[in-house]
Amino acid sequence: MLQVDHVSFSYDDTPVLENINFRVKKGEHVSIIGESGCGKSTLLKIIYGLLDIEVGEVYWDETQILGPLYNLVPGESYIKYLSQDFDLMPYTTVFENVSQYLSVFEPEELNRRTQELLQLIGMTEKAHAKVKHLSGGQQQRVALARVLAQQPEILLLDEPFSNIDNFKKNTLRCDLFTFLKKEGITVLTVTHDHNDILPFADRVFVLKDQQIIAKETPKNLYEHPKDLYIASLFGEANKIPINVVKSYADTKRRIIVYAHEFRVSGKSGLEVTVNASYYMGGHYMIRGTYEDQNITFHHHRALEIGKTVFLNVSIETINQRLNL
Ligand SMILES: Nc1ncnc2c1ncn2[C@@H]1O[C@H](COP(=O)(O)OP(=O)(O)OP(=O)(O)O)[C@@H](O)[C@H]1O
Repeated sequence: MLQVDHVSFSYDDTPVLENINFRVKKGEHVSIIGESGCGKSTLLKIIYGLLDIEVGEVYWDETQILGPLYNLVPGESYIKYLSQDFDLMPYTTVFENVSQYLSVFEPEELNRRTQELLQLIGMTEKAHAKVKHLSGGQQQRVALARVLAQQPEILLLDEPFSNIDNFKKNTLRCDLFTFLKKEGITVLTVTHDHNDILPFADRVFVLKDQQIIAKETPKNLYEHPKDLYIASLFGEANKIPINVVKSYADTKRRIIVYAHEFRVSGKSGLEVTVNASYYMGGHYMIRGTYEDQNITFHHHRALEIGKTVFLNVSIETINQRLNL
C-alpha cells in the first residue's frame, strides 16, 4: 500500500501542497486532477523521492520514500516515474530501449516480453528503428514500454498520452490500463483528459488550493460534483437555480448542469440570450447569458445571435444532482 501522511511542500517560500493524506491499495488506479499549476506533478515527484518534503512521510508498504537529501539516486526498483522527459537512449533501437532492463541470460523470455510490450504500445513494426528518428508521440510510447519492462509495483504517470494523437490514444489507453490491472500494478496518473479517468480510474483525487478536496470514484465525482471547479474538470458546466428550469420546484437550491444536459424548449425554462455558436462536429456549443450569468449549452444546430431560447433539464438529472 502507498501511504502519504501529512505531506506539505513549498518551492522556496511558495506553498504548493498542504497536509496531503491518502492511501492507495495495491493494484488500485488513482487519477490526480486539478487546474494547471495546482501541484499534481509536484505530488508525483514527492512520491518518487525527487523532492525533499518539510513535513510528512511517504511509505510504500514498510519502506519510507525519502528525498534527495537522504537518497541521492531516486527511484527504487519497485517504483517508476514516467515524466515528460522520456529518458531514452536515442542512438539505439526501439527494441534495445525496451529490452535494456530484461535479463540477457533468458533470451527467449527477453524476446517474448519485449514483443509483448511493443505490441501493447503499437510499435512492433518500428522495433528496429533508432529512437532519435521517431516522432514525439512514438518516443512517448517507447518510454512507456521501457518503464513497464522494469516491472514496477507502482507506476507514476504524468500526462502519459500528451504527445499521442487521438487515433492512437484511444487504443493505447484502453490496452495500457487493462494491462496494468492484469499485472496488478498500482498506478497514479496525472491527467487533464477526462477520457483517461472516467472509464479506467478506481478513484480520483482532486487538487485545489494546495489540498485534496475530493477522493471519489469517477462515477460519483461526475454525477454529484460538489462544485463548479470539479464539474469543469469534466467539461463545460453551469450552476443554475432549480426552480427556473422546473417551475413547480419550491426551492432556490442551485444545481450543476453540464452543457450537454440542457434541452432547448419552446417557452418555459431558463431564459437565455444567445451570444455565440461554435461548431464542434457532433453538435454546436452555444454561449449565452441568463440574467448576468454566462451559460454554455449544446444544441444540434447554430442559433442566431441575440435570439432568446428556453432551456430545460430532465427530472432524472435534477434528481441525480440532488442525490435523490
Ligand atoms: N522547480 C520549481 N521551482 C519553483 N516553482 C515551481 C517548480 N516547479 C513547479 N513550480 C510551481 O509550483 C506550482 C505547482 O507546479 P506543478 O508542476 O506541480 O503543477 P501541475 O498541477 O502539475 O501543473 P500542470 O497541470 O500545468 O502541469 C506551480 O505554480 C509551478 O509554477
